[in-house]
Amino acid sequence: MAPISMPAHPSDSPVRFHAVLPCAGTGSRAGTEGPKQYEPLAGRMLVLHTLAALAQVRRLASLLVMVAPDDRRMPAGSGYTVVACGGATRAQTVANGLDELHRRGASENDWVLVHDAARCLVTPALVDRLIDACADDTVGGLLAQPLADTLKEEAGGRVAATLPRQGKWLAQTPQMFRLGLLRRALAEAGPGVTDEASAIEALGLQARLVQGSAQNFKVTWPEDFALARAVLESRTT
Ligand SMILES: Nc1ccn([C@@H]2O[C@H](COP(=O)(O)OP(=O)(O)OP(=O)(O)O)[C@@H](O)[C@H]2O)c(=O)n1
Ligand SMILES: C[C@](O)(CO)[C@H](O)COP(=O)(O)O
Repeated sequence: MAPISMPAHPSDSPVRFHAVLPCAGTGSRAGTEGPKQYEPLAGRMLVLHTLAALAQVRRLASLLVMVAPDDRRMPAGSGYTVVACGGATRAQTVANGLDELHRRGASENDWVLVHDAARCLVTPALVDRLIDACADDTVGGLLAQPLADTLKEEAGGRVAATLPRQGKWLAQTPQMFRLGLLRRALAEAGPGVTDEASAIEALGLQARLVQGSAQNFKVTWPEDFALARAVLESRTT
């Protein structure tokens, strides 16, 4: 993978694919002492599993990891660049990372794959599936998983309604859009959007849904660590 300082990129050159990793969260739901992305898991820090998977995607030209401004825990490594530009929300962290990518020479037309540091079970094959499905798309898209369970709406701890689950998907990452479009979408959507596709939707565009995997879950709750560990260990045996 090329170093992140990019040479000038003529506008008629082929577009490149970059990955940016929001890694500035506190992991408040995970029940860990520090941010969940630095927890030891199957032999190394959680986020290093995520980076190891992305490092195997041959089409990625660069990989930028956005950490919190006061974060000293993220180890430096070859193949990725760490920038301390995390924001108060995930959307702000991503927007700051995209600005940094732009400053470092990425072109408006380049594709950016935004991937949660906390989704440490992503595989190179899943990322390649997303790129294959979206590289010729006019908008871009995201990995997602069709809902497997019956969907309930709650009111005061009781079921208020059962919602139709047909056509409902759970958004995953990576989510892949052109750098220029995504910067504009996030600037207009503001800090509250919880994924890139929602910002794109707010512009009136429809992101492509690409089948992800149940294994590509986001480590969020205390019990997710054991599950993630089991999956990682199953892959090495
Ligand atoms: N201000 C923030 C908030 C989140 N993230 C990142 O966004 C990803 C997905 O967010 P989530 O799972 O919600 O992580 P946290 O915000 O850390 O967790 P919680 O909501 O439980 O506090 C994570 O890789 C997290 O580090 C980020 O970069 N900047
Ligand atoms: C982007 C995301 O992973 C899609 O499912 C998710 O929305 C990020 O988590 P958060 O809890 O909303 O920060």
